[in-house]
Amino acid sequence: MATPPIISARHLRKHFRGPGGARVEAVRDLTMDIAEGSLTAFLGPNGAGKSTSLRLLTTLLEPSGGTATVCGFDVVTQPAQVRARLGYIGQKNGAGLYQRVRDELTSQGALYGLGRAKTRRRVDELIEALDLGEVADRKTMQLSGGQKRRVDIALGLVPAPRLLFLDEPSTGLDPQSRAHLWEHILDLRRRYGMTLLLTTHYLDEADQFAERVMVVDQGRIIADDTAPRLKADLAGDRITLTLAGPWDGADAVVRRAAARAGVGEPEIEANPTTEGTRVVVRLDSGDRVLPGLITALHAAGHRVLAAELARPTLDDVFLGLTGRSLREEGQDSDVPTPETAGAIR
Ligand SMILES: Nc1ncnc2c1ncn2[C@@H]1O[C@H](COP(=O)(O)OP(=O)(O)OP(=O)(O)O)[C@@H](O)[C@H]1O
Repeated sequence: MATPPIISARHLRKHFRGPGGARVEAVRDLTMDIAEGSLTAFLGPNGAGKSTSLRLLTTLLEPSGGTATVCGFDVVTQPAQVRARLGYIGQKNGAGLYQRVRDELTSQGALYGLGRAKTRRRVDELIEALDLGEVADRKTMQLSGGQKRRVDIALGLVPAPRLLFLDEPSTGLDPQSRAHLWEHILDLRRRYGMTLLLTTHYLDEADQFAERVMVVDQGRIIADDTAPRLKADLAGDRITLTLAGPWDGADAVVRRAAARAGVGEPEIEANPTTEGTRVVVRLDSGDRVLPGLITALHAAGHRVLAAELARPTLDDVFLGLTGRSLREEGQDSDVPTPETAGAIR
């Protein structure tokens, strides 16, 4: 028999009263099943409803409607059972300012009633796993942003939860600390086989690390799949060509080249420029089409000055779904630009 999902939500909703009493639909219809052991990312712009979704599933907020079970328990009627089985690391640094890291972790063990010997073992293990040895006797107020975030994660892991919720674990960290934190998150997952559900607005994180990406916008999940499938199904590749002369009915050449490569119907947009023509072709498997396309264009008398193949990013997926770019919505500037390949000059 298949293992039941560790999280199961049906039509979960949450509204708030916003400024002036206006109704804010933070989560509109959250329906999903999350498999045990998976790593899922909620990706979306600020205010999309990611944190609220996590807070509903962790019983920190009561839903306005719908149902959800976490580890087999109902979030509304059995919140204590749910909480006992999960770790939650919120956006704000939860570590106390004046306690030493080791004491902070030990207090957490006492809070969960682990017992002294078990707490000591667990704290030592987490200090080692999260590379906190050097700062274990320092007060959390003296730590860097990345170190504090690792203490937060250690705190969430003291009770050895089966399921860990991380709300924007790496926001505000510099790229090096982000990379370091991710190494730890992935290592913890390997060690403990935990299920991870996290929110992020870093496109690259969702793309690289999550097995399943749920794109959230305005309180709804608007796409839900692996990153490669989202990109292949919802965005596709883009070939940009610069031609010396006019386009003059070369659409047929492009369509034939795509058909020869066994690729579906391309979308073609040609615009005259001062140099000649700039053509954007949207299609699947552009890498298989591009070489034959250039040969075919030359054979038809067109001079190709430049050709570039861009593979889609999750931003292209979001753009395709909403008409807006995640990057334009106050995203950080360190998200990578679209990966380009096969440029011929
Ligand atoms: N306690 C609250 N009272 C009123 N409105 C709220 C409350 N919490 C969240 N909201 C609103 O609900 C919507 C969703 O917020 P939420 O924090 O879930 O988004 P998010 O996707 O996590 O955003 P961010 O990436 O900025 O954390 C926003 O419009 C937000 O202003």
